[in-house]
Order: sequence, then structure tokens, then C-alpha cells
Amino acid sequence: MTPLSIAYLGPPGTYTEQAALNYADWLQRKHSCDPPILKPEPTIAQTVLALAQGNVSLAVVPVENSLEGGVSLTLDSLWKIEDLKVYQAFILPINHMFITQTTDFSQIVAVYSHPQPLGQCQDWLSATVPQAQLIPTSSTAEALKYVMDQRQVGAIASERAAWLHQLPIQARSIQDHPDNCTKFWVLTRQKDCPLQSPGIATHTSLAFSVDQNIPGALLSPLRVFAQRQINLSRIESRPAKTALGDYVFFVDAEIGEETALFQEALQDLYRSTNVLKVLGSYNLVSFARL
Ligand SMILES: O=C(O)C(=O)C[C@]1(C(=O)O)C=C[C@@H](O)C=C1
Repeated sequence: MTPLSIAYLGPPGTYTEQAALNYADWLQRKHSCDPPILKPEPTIAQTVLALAQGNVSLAVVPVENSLEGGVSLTLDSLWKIEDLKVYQAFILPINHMFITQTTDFSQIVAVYSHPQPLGQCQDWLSATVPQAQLIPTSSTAEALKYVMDQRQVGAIASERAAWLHQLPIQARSIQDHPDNCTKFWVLTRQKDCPLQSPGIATHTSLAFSVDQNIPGALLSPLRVFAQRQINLSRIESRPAKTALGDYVFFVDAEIGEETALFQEALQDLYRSTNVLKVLGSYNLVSFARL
């Protein structure tokens, strides 16, 4: 049997690589399979596309952070690309390191990182390096290439990334809350998921747009859940990218897709939304239990 392949946001050293490595390890133990092959992609959009085009069997993507909220690139890609589904979800603690070649922080002119960690560490950054320009990169591991070449810049990345590049960590756990964590989704294609069902689903994620920008347009889909006592653990909106004021709503419902109650709710949801996508029904497992 050909080994499973997993796309993730690279290069090696990103938090998503860590998530994919842990997930690959768990898959190997659970299914007694060959070690999955990890395939780094330069962006989240390309990670999702690699899966949609059939180049890999699975993709691991960050979806939500406890400090910064939804990862918009993941949500936007899933809204745009058809025939993918969320197969499983898990949570990874995120512990940020400040990596720089200098110990004199007053000399630092710029700090590079992915936009999410720049947001997750904003208190520390404004207290410690208020003079530094904050420069977004496509991933945390990507940020380290600037630190290799210049002494007066820093990067926020993981301990593993510092180790891979042999760069010094000058401050640890710099995130604005010690319990910082990110939820990741494992994605598969709808039609040829290489794995069996992971068991009874506890969550179902949906995305929908509503018909018109009128009072109560959002209320009617939300009422579908409320009337059936279905709890929503997340709701957020993203611009639909059609016209100013058009939004797509992403919700996580605490119920499996197979249940009669959800199927009944789904029929009502089709009536009260414009475009409706069921992104997947899955288990949310804490990483320790993986
Ligand atoms: O840049 C990385 O290292 C990533 O894996 C991306 C990412 C994100 O997009 O949220 C993943 C988890 C952390 O929250 C920080 C950054």
C-alpha cells in the first residue's frame, strides 16, 4: 500500500509541521501503517489546493487560535474550494520563542513572523521591542531566514524552528496568555477519503451566506439551531469577496451530521440560507489524547 501523504504549511519548523508530525505519528500507531509522507507547501491556500488536486491524501491546516481567533486563509480556502471535508480536529499548545542573534533588545529594528504570532505576542512586543517594525511572513519558519542574515532583527517561531536553524532563543513563552493554543483541522477529499470514519462525530462545521442584507437575515439560520437546543461553539464572519457588506458565516455546531436532529435542522437551513456548505462532521480531540 502506498503511504499516506499529508500537505502542511511549510517550510519545516512551522507549528503546522509540528501538528502534522504529531498527527502522522498517531495515524501510524493507530492504523499500523507506513510512516505518512509530509509535504510542505508555501501557503495555506496551496496546502488546501494540493489536497483538492489529488496530490496528497490529507492536509493539516490551522483553523482557530485561542488569542487571535479564526485563521482567515483557511476559512477562505474552504469556502472557495469544493469537495473537501473536515475529517478530524485537534488542539496544539502554541509556545512562542523570540529568536535573535543579539541579546541587546534595544538594537532590534524589525521582528518577522506570521501575522497570527505577531498578534498572539502583541503585549510582549510592545513592552519589549516597542521600536521594532513588525513584518509579516508567510510562516514562522520562513521568518527565521531574516535572522540568519542580520543581527538587528528578531523572529517569533517555535523551539523546533530555532533548533532546525541553529539560532539562539533569547526569550521563551512570549505569547500574551500562557495557555495559547491553536485548533487544527485534518482535511480529506469528500469522494476518496483514504481512512475509515474516525468514530462518532461530535461537531459539524458549516459555512453559509444569507440571501439579503436585511434585518433578521442572520437570525433565521441561527434560530434553526436555537429551536433544537443545538449549541454553537463558534460563529464568525468573513467577507464573501463579492460586494462590500456581503458576508459568509462559519459556525461549529456541537452535534454529529448523522443524527436525525441535525438532518432535520439541515433541511431548514437550506431554506434560510443562500449558499450552504457542510464543511465536515468530526471529533475534536485534545492533542494529548492523540
Ligand atoms: O507559521 C506557522 O508556523 C504556522 O504554522 C501558522 C500558524 C497559523 O496560521 O495560525 C499556526 C499556528 C500558530 O497559531 C501560529 C501560526
